[in-house]
Amino acid sequence: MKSLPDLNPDPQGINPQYLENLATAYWFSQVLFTAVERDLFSRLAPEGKKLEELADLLHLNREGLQRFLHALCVMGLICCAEGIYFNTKLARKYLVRGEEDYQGDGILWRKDLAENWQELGRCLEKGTGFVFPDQDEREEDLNRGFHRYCRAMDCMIKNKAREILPLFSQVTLAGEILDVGSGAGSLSAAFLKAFSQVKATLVDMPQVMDYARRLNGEQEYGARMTYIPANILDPWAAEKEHFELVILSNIVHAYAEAEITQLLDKATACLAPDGMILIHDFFFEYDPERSALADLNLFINTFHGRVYPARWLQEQLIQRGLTVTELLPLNSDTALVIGARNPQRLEDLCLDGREQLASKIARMGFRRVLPVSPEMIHVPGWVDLHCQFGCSSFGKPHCPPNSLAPEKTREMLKDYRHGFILEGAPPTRDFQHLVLEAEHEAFKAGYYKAFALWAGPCSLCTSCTEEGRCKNTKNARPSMEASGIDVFETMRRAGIALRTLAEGDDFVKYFAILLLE
Ligand SMILES: C[S@@+](CC[C@H](N)C(=O)[O-])C[C@H]1O[C@@H](n2cnc3c(N)ncnc32)[C@H](O)[C@@H]1O
Repeated sequence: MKSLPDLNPDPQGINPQYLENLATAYWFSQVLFTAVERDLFSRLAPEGKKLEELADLLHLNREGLQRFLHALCVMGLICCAEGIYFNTKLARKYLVRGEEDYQGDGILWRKDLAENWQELGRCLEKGTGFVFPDQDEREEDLNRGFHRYCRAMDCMIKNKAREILPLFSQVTLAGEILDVGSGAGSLSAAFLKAFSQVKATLVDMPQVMDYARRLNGEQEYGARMTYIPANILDPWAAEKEHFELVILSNIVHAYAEAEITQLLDKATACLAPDGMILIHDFFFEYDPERSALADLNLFINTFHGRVYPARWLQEQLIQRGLTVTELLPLNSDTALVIGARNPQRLEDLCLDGREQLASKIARMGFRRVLPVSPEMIHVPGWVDLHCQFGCSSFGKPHCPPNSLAPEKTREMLKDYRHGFILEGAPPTRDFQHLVLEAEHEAFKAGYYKAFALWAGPCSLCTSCTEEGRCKNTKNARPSMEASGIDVFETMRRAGIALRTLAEGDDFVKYFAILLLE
């Protein structure tokens, strides 16, 4: 599958192209919205279509359609062979109506919200979003709107459920689930399919519950679902101290702090002594760009909704007597926090230790923590030449020839299978201290081979010893460049675009590699 170009091709740079890309990002959405709205991908399934056939089917102008199809080709959604247009694998799986993983409803929901985004300036003036459903809307239209909303939510959560369920693969669940603000209930449905003894109670607005009943009623697991049509901000009809799993998925972001704290009181009161609470949402600590924009989306489109820091939520659960996991990022843009009264319950969760460590290290103050495979670290033959010829630090205690020779670096990398790239900012010394803390954290988490290589010459001490021997060998670490690593190429392989600095005052980012195991 092709991927779209990074919006910022040059994250280090002061670059008008980045601004142009931001200004035209809606081009991409608009192409996708139009193709989904016209159901183009369903028309191309299964065997593809010629331009003329497609133009007739969709009642579109041929020349315009040809240009539109060309855009869809470069976006990696369709391809063309011998005059026939086909869906790519991505489009076949997610954009053909009727397919199990169809995402079209979710995409069209985004399109509906895009109209409200036009009002961002006015929302900022007022300090609140104000684009809300028309109070005079007819019941029938309101219901239709609700169903569209339910289908859209459902599209998205079905994929998330696939990422969430594996965490529970070693957990024994046999009790009841309470799904608060459940939507159509697809996350609960995934649990019911995986755990044949489990029952679920869904709580949501009456119209949503009607939809959920119809959707789940005929399914094998449907008989194990109970529905409570209610306003979740009012007192709950759900039994106290009863539920083995309470789910709050994409609901925390819908309300203000005061409402959330009340919801958490009620949710935790429903937990059985051995129960767990699962909170799934956007969090600022994970995927900062998506979270910041999701937060703005909530500002525009809800009364009081917002994205919360995971730390705040974890503290709320701890205050209610629960033990909590680290933030557990999914592979997509959201993450989980799971809490339990009995800490042993959390031990059965299949948590990836490295992901947990990454989020802990990110919270120390790094801008980004990315997994890197040591095989991607490029150690060519030329890098140390740049130290020997052209650098005033040559000969210092932790620079060539007193640092790791490229051969030693290559040999050492063979002993590791996993690592992180740490991205931070100057000043150098602070960054290097932070890298040392990260290495220490990794060691404490059981990665006894943890070893960091940082950016630039060692800057821990105010000046290096005169005799040319380091007095701070406990803390000094080699720099990537001094060890023969081609930092530009290594970062490129990890998906980070770097460029050389054109001006002395250019914005600088620092990188380090933390090898783990
Ligand atoms: C963003 S959706 C999330 C649905 C589902 N949990 C998921 O993760 O896909 C939020 C759900 O909460 C429900 N909801 C929000 N506020 C509510 C309230 N005060 N009472 C009942 N349901 C509410 C909405 O109807 C909607 O179904």
